[in-house]
Amino acid sequence: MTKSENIYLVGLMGAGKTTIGRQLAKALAVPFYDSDKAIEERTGVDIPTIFEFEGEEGFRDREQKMLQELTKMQGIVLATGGGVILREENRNLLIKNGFIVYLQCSIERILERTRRDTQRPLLKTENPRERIETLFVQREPLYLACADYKIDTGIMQSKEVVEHILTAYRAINH
Ligand SMILES: Nc1ncnc2c1ncn2[C@@H]1O[C@H](COP(=O)(O)OP(=O)(O)OP(=O)(O)O)[C@@H](O)[C@H]1O
Ligand SMILES: O=C(O)C1=C[C@@H](O)[C@@H](O)[C@H](O)C1
Ligand SMILES: [Mg+2]
Repeated sequence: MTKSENIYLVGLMGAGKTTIGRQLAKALAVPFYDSDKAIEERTGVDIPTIFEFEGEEGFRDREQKMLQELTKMQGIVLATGGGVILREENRNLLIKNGFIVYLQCSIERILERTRRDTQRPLLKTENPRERIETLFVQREPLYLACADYKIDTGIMQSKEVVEHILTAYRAINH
């Protein structure tokens, strides 16, 4: 990876952005950033707490500010938050500054992977399946509109996903 290039991972909760991002950065020997983690470090509280006190819009404002900072960096792998593509300015920042990989994943798999998790406030609902279906319908067109490359993470081990992304990334960068 040259200094002016970045890889940005987008996709729904549980699609594997954090897991795959970490492995991808290691393979490329570049720094890895996770937008959710950066927001937690900045505020000193976890994401559910931000949602509790500031609501989703408060969290989105913090997320947008963090993305403005992170997209100024060069030569990084970034795992974005699942909802980062909801704001147009965020989408434009991502498109302008990096190679965007959409980690696609079936609703079934997402439910399996997030079942025991307490860190995803949007899934704290009576019917998580319905919530994920709604998010999927709302967001899939936005992820696709941004993506330079998409890959299904529900049917492969993360190591294999990383290899595919590296191949696609190298093909466009020669
Ligand atoms: N390709 C894969 N195969 C099997 N399990 C996976 C794969 N990718 C991720 N997982 C598992 O799924 C869970 C969710 O993954 P991860 O936290 O990376 O998702 P995320 O996209 O970062 O979610 P969020 O948007 O909520 O931060 C983890 O337990 C992880 O180990
Ligand atoms: O899909 C979403 O809207 C979210 C996903 C997570 O990465 C966090 O950014 C937060 O829980 C919201
Ligand atoms: Mg994550």
